[in-house]
Amino acid sequence: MPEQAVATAVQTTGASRPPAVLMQGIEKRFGAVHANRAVQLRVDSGTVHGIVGENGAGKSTLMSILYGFYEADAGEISIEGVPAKIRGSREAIALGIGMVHQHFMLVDTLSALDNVMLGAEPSWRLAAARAEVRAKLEALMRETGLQVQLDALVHELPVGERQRLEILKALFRGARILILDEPTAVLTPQETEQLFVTLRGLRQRGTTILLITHKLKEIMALCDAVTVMRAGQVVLDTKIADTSIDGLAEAMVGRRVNLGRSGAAAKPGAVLLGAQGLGVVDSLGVARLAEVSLQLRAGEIVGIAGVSGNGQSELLDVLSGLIAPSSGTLTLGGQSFTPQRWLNPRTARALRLAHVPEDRHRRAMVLPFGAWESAVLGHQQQPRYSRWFGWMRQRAMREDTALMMERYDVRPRNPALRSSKFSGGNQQKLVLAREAQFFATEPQVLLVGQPTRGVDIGAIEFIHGRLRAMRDAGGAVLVVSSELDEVLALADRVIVMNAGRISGELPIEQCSEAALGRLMGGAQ
Ligand SMILES: Nc1ncnc2c1ncn2[C@@H]1O[C@H](COP(=O)(O)OP(=O)(O)OP(=O)(O)O)[C@@H](O)[C@H]1O
Repeated sequence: MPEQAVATAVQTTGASRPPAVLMQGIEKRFGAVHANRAVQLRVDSGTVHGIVGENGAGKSTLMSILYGFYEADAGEISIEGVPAKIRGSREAIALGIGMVHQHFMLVDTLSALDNVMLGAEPSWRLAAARAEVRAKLEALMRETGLQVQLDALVHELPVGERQRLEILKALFRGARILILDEPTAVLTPQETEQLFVTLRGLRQRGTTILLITHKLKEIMALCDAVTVMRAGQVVLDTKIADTSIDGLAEAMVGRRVNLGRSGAAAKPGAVLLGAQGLGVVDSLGVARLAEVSLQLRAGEIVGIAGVSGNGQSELLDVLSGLIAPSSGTLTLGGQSFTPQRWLNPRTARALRLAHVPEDRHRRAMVLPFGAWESAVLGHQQQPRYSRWFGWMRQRAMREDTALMMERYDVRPRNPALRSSKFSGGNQQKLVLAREAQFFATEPQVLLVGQPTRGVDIGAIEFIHGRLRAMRDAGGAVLVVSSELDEVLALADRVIVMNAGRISGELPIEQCSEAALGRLMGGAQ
């Protein structure tokens, strides 16, 4: 019987199908870093399989090997029961494997349709194939519910729609096995819900899904089985029914983790930052921020809750001096600022305001730089680092970076490694270490956007502890987070934003998910 017929016979008789993915004895080293050690992964066909682990545990490396982006140093892979050598993404695609990366691989200036066609068709066929591809995509959209405006340019699409396009593209190329790397990190709660509906639908159609995420709630809600990695190895492989959030957390970190509230209540003191009537109008004349007034006091953490895109990013940009508002005033360190003469990041630093931006790749570090350069970014003018005529004291920078890495448990502890080579969570720890180290000299104001996006739960516990310590040392901390759980765990009072305005403010004792949810939806 031909192979195809055997496979069909096995499926229709319901006999056990070979696993969609079987990886055995996978080894991968990057210099001194042993990123994957004797990894074994078995993913049953037509299931959603979670992969979790601390930052740097080796999850992305393993998936990159499966997608042919890296070659394993040793080990075997079989796809749907057939041994495979996957030497590049083309071979992966030919085997029915698709991957949606954390940072999308789309061309912003092309339409959604052209992005799907790119690389999939020989160029001479482009014009002729257009109508055919469009028809196929429309059918696929109807079948899967993955709605995308095919003629819109990618940069015009909201993040959730770009992600749908990536999934659609993978399915169009015949993916039966879909790898999703932290798909919900950039999504709003509504988009996340919608994605889950889609993924459940795909599973129903027989697609196998591999899901990397730090959100254990999502693993419990969506997956059939989960593999936990630690330090390059698999430490737990279990059906979802046989585990719990606490069980997974403990397997990941090797100890119990507490992500709830802890420590004493805040004792707010003097106002360290005051903003009055802030407004931002974008280049199209749309008001992004309107009449926002707030005060940050010494010794408190203020949380900003809201669905992403409701003015939180603009608020952080204005308060940190990255952009000037169209209206409003700001008082900081005894100085007043107006739109005509607004704060700039350099003055902000001189007035002891530290800022951990939301978008760490674009704003917080320079990816091709060594970690030691990213770790002093913005502070390179300090006498400790600069000599005459702009010469840098590299030794001091490297030594300080090593200390920051030690204190914030940044792995690997290598100041010379390029910033881009660190896993996402470790990049975040490095940025926070930089801002905190500078902050520790004289606590004032710390603005943090999405403090733990892409960060593992052990590190979340650690980062939350550091933010509380800064508050207890007399700092005023503003935390903007799209994770309600995070706001509830950290804040002493919560300001809710909707459509660029403050829709309400509650002390933490009065915050329930329902009350915040109402304000996030715009109720006053
Ligand atoms: N191209 C590379 N060169 C050098 N080291 C690398 C490279 N890619 C990954 N690493 C290292 O390999 C280890 C595993 O990284 P990997 O990205 O697989 O972790 P991860 O579990 O996906 O982490 P995160 O949850 O933070 O994304 C880390 O120590 C990382 O710094």
